[in-house]
Amino acid sequence: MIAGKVTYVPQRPVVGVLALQGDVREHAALLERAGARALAVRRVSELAEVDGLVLPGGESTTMSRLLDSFALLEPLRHRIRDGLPVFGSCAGMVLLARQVLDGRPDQRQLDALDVVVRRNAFGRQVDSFETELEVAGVEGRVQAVFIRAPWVEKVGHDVQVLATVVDDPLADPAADRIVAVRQGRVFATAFHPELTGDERIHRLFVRTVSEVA
Ligand SMILES: NC(=O)CC[C@H](N)C(=O)O
Repeated sequence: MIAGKVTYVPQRPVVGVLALQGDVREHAALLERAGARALAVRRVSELAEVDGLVLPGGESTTMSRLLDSFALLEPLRHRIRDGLPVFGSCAGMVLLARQVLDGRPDQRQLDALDVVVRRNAFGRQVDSFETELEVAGVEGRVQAVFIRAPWVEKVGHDVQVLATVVDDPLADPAADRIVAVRQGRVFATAFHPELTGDERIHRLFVRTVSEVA
C-alpha cells in the first residue's frame, strides 16, 4: 500500500489566440487570469495543441486573408466542426458568422455560427463607443467597448442571445441590437472584453473549454 496523500492538481486548459493580427496580447493576459494557459497560434502545429481558441478583434478581411495564406483556414474550419470551443470578439465575430452583410468581396467566413452579421454596423452614427451591458451568464454589468463593431442581424434557432444594446433610442426605442451570442461551444461578442481588463467573459469561455478538454 502507498502511504501519503494524493493531491489532484487540475490541468489548466490550453487556449490559443489566433496571432495573425489584432489585439492578441490583451486576450492572452485575460485568458491567463481566467485560469487558462494562453498560446499564440500562427501555424497548424500550434492549432493542434489547443483546447480552445480566441479570434481577436482587428480587421476581419485582413484576418481572413492571412488565415488563407498561413494555410489555417481549412484546418481551423475542421477543428471547429470537430467541437473546438471558440470565442470571437468583434472582427472574430465577423469571421465566425455564416454570412456577412457589408463585407468585402474577398472576405472569407469560418461559417461556425448560424448568424448573419452586419460589418461596421454602428459605424454610420459613431465609430466607437462604450456602454454598460448585461451579459447572460455574467454577474453584474459589463463595460463594453465597441470599435467599428458589427451587430448580429439574424440568429439561427439554436443560437442563444447573450447581450443586446439599444442602438438609437431617439430613432427607435425598440431597436435592440444583438451584440453577444453563443451557439454551443462557439461564443462571439461585437465588443472587446479584452480591452477593459475584465476577465469575466473569458472565464465563461474557459469554463466551457475545461468542460470539453
Ligand atoms: N474592432 C474590430 O475588431 C473592428 C472589426 C472591423 N470593423 C472588421 O470588419 O473586421
